[in-house]
Amino acid sequence: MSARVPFPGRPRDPLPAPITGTNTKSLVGLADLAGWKAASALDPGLLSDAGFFMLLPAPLLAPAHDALAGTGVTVGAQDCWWDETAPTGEIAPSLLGEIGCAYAMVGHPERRGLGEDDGAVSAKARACALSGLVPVLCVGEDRYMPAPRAAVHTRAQLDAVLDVCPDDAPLVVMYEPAWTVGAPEPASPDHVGAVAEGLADALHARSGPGRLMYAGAVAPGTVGDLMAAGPLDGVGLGRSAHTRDERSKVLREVLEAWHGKEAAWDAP
Ligand SMILES: O=C[C@H](O)COP(=O)(O)O
Repeated sequence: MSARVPFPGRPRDPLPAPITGTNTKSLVGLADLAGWKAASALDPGLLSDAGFFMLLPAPLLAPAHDALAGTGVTVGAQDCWWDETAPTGEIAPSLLGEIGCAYAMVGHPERRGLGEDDGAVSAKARACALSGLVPVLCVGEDRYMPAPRAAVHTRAQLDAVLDVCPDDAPLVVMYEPAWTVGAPEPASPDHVGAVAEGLADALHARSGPGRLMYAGAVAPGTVGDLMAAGPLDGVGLGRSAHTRDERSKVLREVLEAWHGKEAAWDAP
């Protein structure tokens, strides 16, 4: 694992550590938000301690601020347009900021699968940063490849963004290989660790705060090995976010792993 000073306490660092979140696609509806709020009350402080964000579809973004108030959830968008002249049906980052979004995801594997290339993803990340949103930049190989090749592939995706994003802007990078989304198991810890090292080197060479996450088939029992394998600050949840039991288990595993990392950093 790379030795580095964790970010909490560093001035001007607005990002939580650890950090976790979920991309709900359209699987969470307006009526479900009350259930999320009720469930959060059964685990006081857990969502905020885990730095949990929900990336919601556009129609839910404004109501979610009221519906999720007090839960510790930070709300973000699943996508945005790449500048302020968003064409009909697309959403400008500044509008997302105006309604209280903190994050906007860019480059999700499903959007890359629809034809979004590194140029479009980079422009979206830059537009977010210029509007004060934190980009959640997804990088990852679209099909299985050995870890050394995956590391080169994902590093090129990240470098394309770093070339155009303000160096001091907060940035969250989500390593999410497309072949693990919806799969029975995540990528192996060795694979994730090898890829994460190269991403973390670039992310933490910037002047701005950064966080590195892994997503793809994260479930209870998988987190400790993933977090131990590389310089991850947290994980993204898909299916495992949708029941309180699984969500709580994953978040507790993240907190345990994170506290283990902090203890290692603090050791003489
Ligand atoms: O966007 C998709 C999720 O991040 C990954 O979903 P999953 O954990 O169910 O594989």
